Amino acid sequence: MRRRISDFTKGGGPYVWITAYDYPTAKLVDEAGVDGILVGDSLGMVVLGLPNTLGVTLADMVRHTQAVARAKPRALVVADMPFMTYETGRRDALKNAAKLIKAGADAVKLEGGSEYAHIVERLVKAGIPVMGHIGLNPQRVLALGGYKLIGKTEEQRRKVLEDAKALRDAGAFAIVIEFVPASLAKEITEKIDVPTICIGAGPHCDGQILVLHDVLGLSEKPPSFAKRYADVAEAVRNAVRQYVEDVKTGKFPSKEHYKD
Ligand SMILES: Nc1nc(=O)c2c([nH]1)NC[C@@H]1CN(c3ccc(C(=O)N[C@@H](CCC(=O)O)C(=O)O)cc3)CN21
Ligand SMILES: CC(C)C(=O)C(=O)O
Ligand SMILES: [Mg+2]
Repeated sequence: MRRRISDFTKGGGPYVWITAYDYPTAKLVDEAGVDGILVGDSLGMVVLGLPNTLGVTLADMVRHTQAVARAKPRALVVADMPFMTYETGRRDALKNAAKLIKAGADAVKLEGGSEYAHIVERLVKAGIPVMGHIGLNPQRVLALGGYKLIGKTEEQRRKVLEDAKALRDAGAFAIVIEFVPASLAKEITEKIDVPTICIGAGPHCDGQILVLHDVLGLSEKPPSFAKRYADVAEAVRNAVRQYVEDVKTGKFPSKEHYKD
């Protein structure tokens, strides 16, 4: 049975989320049993080689969301709204979120808390499920001066908790909490009746999410909070090295690989 928004309930976790950006990896992560697949704008960095996520376009997100949706995963598919596709107002947000839904996403995710709660509320009213994203917001990297832990000061902690409340009131079905102290993620998870999906925010959450390329060992510089479960980079190098050697030495193609 395909996952639905209503399957993500408070206390029903822990939910396991991972990113995927294309058809084959969406199939693989789904077969492995994840609950949710995020077509993240991190694709700009781990797939397109951009320096940050700011250059990701709505067309990029539509293309990759279509590819993931074609895998027909049982996991829920959420697509990130790229930088400046929702900040400009409710109309733009509606129009752009609709494109991601038409591309096959079950829901959209957008970065930001209380300042964009009115956008979340409008999308939810229009029937578009929304996942929130608070704590570290990578689309704010220029203003933040780097991907730094959020919530070191009492004022920052209060703001992140306020953001979570605003998103809950706006109707978000789940909230990603990124790179905050575990104690803060725990406090939000206990106080807010919406499932929290954490990345770099400790174990006291309703779920976890990681970037696929960090899990597979395909990222150039993974965050310290990611865990590598395989060295696919080395597997690729070894396989292609072998292919190069086989062609150079006349071992490939051998007769099972061609017709006379
Ligand atoms: N490969 C990858 N994994 C991610 O989790 C990820 C992306 N890319 N791109 C989009 C955002 C950016 N994220 C990031 C990226 C880097 C750090 C990082 O290097 N943090 C340092 C601390 C930096 C500091 O305090 O100045 C760390 O040690 O984790 C954190 C989050 C999370 N997201
Ligand atoms: C890191 C996750 C939460 C994300 O937003 C992304 O992959 O773009
Ligand atoms: Mg993102």
